[in-house]
Amino acid sequence: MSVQVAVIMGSKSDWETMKHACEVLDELEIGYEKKVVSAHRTPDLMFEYAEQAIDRGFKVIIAGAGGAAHLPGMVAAKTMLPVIGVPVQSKTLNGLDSLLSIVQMPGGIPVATVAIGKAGATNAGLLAAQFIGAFDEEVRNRAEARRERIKREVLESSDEL
Ligand SMILES: Nc1c(C(=O)O)ncn1[C@@H]1O[C@H](COP(=O)(O)O)[C@@H](O)[C@H]1O
Repeated sequence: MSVQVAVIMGSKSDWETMKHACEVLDELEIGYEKKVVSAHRTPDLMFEYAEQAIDRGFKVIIAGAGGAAHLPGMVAAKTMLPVIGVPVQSKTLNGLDSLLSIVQMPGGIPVATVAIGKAGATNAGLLAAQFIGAFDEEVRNRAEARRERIKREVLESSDEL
């Protein structure tokens, strides 16, 4: 399976959130690499990683960070790949800081920002699958089947009331 998605995060402590993006990629059989990369703590690595991402064959980058969450925006500034930003829930401000740091990009350098925390990470995995699915029918079909499964579960949930 070729590695198509880079899942990066500012700290190992973000893994509890970011693993939900990886679970979706596993489920949809999309190859990915996961790595801790920090704009603040490892700035040279971050630049190098973003600069080499296209040549390494990635199609999408999912970047999660909390607090002063500069990683997604800085990576987006250094690559033409689409970047999906996941705001990790911070302890002090519940992730509002992360969300605003990621979503309020200046015009010209977009980051596709999802919701705070686990649900956002899951959606980041799905959004990455949909980007790839635009050019890969098998991935698109698997993503569609997942959506159908969720629809069935919701419809059946009425029976449990
Ligand atoms: N926001 C960033 C960046 C960055 O944006 O590059 N690097 C680390 N961090 C964040 O600091 C928080 C606390 O990190 P520690 O748990 O390691 O102290 C994490 O949520 C991480 O994403």
